[in-house]
Amino acid sequence: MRLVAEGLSAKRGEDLIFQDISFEIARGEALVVKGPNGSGKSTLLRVVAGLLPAEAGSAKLLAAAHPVERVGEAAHYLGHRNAMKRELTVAENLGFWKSFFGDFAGGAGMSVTEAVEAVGLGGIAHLPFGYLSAGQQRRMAMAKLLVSWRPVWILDEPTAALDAAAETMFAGLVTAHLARGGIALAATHQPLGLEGVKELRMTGFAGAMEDVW
Ligand SMILES: Nc1ncnc2c1ncn2[C@@H]1O[C@H](COP(=O)(O)OP(=O)(O)OP(=O)(O)O)[C@@H](O)[C@H]1O
Repeated sequence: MRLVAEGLSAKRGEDLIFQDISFEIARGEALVVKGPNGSGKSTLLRVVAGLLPAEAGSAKLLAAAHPVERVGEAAHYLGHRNAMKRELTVAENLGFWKSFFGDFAGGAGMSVTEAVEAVGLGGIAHLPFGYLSAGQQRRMAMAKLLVSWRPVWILDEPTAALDAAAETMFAGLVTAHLARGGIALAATHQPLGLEGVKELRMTGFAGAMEDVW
């Protein structure tokens, strides 16, 4: 299985944010997207996830047994927001996502109990999500990645505002995901603590425009 992006370009409004970006991530590999604020990291991730249209190019998951045209069908997208209802308990939120996503072919997600334990918060799944601290809420958003199996994890600043222990915990989750044959595409300013990852450096609006003018 490989995630292959070819010649991707994207606009926000009338502005070309990046152009002609190509990369390939094999199973068991992670690609970390780096670059200054506004250079288009989030835009690139949203295009790959299928949440924004590409101006040109394509992103596909090439899998021998299950070819997937739309990467989003095989991906978890963890954006800046946690995508949890504050009024529902943690268990209700995660239970909803588990049944909504289901498992992609070739794997099985954890139970809600296992997932909250994996993010170090066993015992508070009965609380409304809104009662949790900001860091606990982010950890529970990470548990969402675990309750259903999706081979591709698309992660936008996953560890922003987390303490060092949570960063280490998350590095462990990503490492385990890669060891299961998963793929990770992450935009981050902070080191994710992963060994031997590939990097893609975005040069930003000016860099993209240089080629155009
Ligand atoms: N809805 C929008 N309409 C127009 N321009 C937008 C829109 N959303 C983002 N942009 C612009 O697109 C550019 C890229 O933004 P993006 O969020 O992808 O950058 P980023 O590299 O993820 O930044 P950061 O490191 O600050 O999170 C920025 O110049 C931003 O102002």
